[in-house]
Amino acid sequence: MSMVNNDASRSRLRIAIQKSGRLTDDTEKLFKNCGIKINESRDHLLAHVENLPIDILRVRDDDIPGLVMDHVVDWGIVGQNVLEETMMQRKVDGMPTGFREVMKLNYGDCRLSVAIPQEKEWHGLADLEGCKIATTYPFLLKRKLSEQGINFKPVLLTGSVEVAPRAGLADAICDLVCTGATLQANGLREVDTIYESKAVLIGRDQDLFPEKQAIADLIIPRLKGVMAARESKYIMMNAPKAMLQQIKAILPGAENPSIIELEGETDRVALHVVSREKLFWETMEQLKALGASSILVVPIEKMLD
Ligand SMILES: Nc1ncnc2c1ncn2[C@@H]1O[C@H](COP(=O)(O)OP(=O)(O)OP(=O)(O)O)[C@@H](O)[C@H]1O
Ligand SMILES: O=P(O)(O)OC[C@H]1O[C@H](OP(=O)(O)OP(=O)(O)O)[C@H](O)[C@@H]1O
Ligand SMILES: [Mg+2]
Repeated sequence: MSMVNNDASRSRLRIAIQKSGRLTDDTEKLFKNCGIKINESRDHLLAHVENLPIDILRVRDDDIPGLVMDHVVDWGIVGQNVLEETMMQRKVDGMPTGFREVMKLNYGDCRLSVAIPQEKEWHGLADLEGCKIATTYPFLLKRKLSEQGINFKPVLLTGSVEVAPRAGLADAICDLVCTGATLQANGLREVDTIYESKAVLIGRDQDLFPEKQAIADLIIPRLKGVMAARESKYIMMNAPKAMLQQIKAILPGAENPSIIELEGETDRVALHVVSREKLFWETMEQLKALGASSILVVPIEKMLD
């Protein structure tokens, strides 16, 4: 399927995002920080970005890989788990599976794991031989278990997979886990992880029209800048000059700190540094022990290297 060739399809970058779910808030926040203003509410399934030639299509996450692979949209944001599963399904169905990975995103982290009832014994994946396993991801599960020569019977559920063992539908499940709270609430325990996933920005496997490429070229550095900023902190402190080497040695990312004179002080300076790593309380306490004072750790909103 290809999009009707009208002006908008040539000049406005069309991006599919999850309408409502685990990826939605982070995606909308990322776009907002990139200066992509989506004013319409989530009820607008096709939202025009006011300040940039971008259209946002709000859909079920399962549909996003197909929309990109069928060239209905230019970009899509989806979990790698859904992307891989859909790709395997589409290969079986003889449908196109081409796409380009534009960039990995720093949210939507989760893992696809096998879980069994708390009280059941577990010796390894071989225990699953001949079992009924409830899952939304039969292809990913089959890929993993086939590698080990294990046969199983998939029970397909698109949600509430965790209820399957108690409902007598399956012996085990294979579902997404983040904190493990859902498993625990349903009397299950995680016994093996078969796939680790993050959100990813994918694009169609064709060159974009030049107008759209220009928008992509503008947005990509912004996306990278916002993600880099999210991981980074601006650290400021006053410190004794005599201790600067020791302070730099324990400060994450302190290769080139700015050292600023403090008015009226001869043996103390201000030190400012951007750190791409976390600054733990323990390090702050060590800095204080080395004579640092007024230690401030400030979030960074945007970064452009
Ligand atoms: N607990 C979680 N924490 C973080 N990311 C998660 C979590 N669960 C799922 N994800 C990621 O977010 C994606 C969307 O999850 P969600 O549960 O919203 O999907 P869904 O119920 O299939 O939504 P939809 O209605 O769009 O089909 C998953 O495919 C996965 O990549
Ligand atoms: O390990 P946890 O932190 O508990 O997260 C895992 C749960 O999150 C996801 O479902 P979600 O809550 O998004 O609901 P859904 O089943 O409607 O997709 C996933 O399918 C698990 O059920
Ligand atoms: Mg879904």
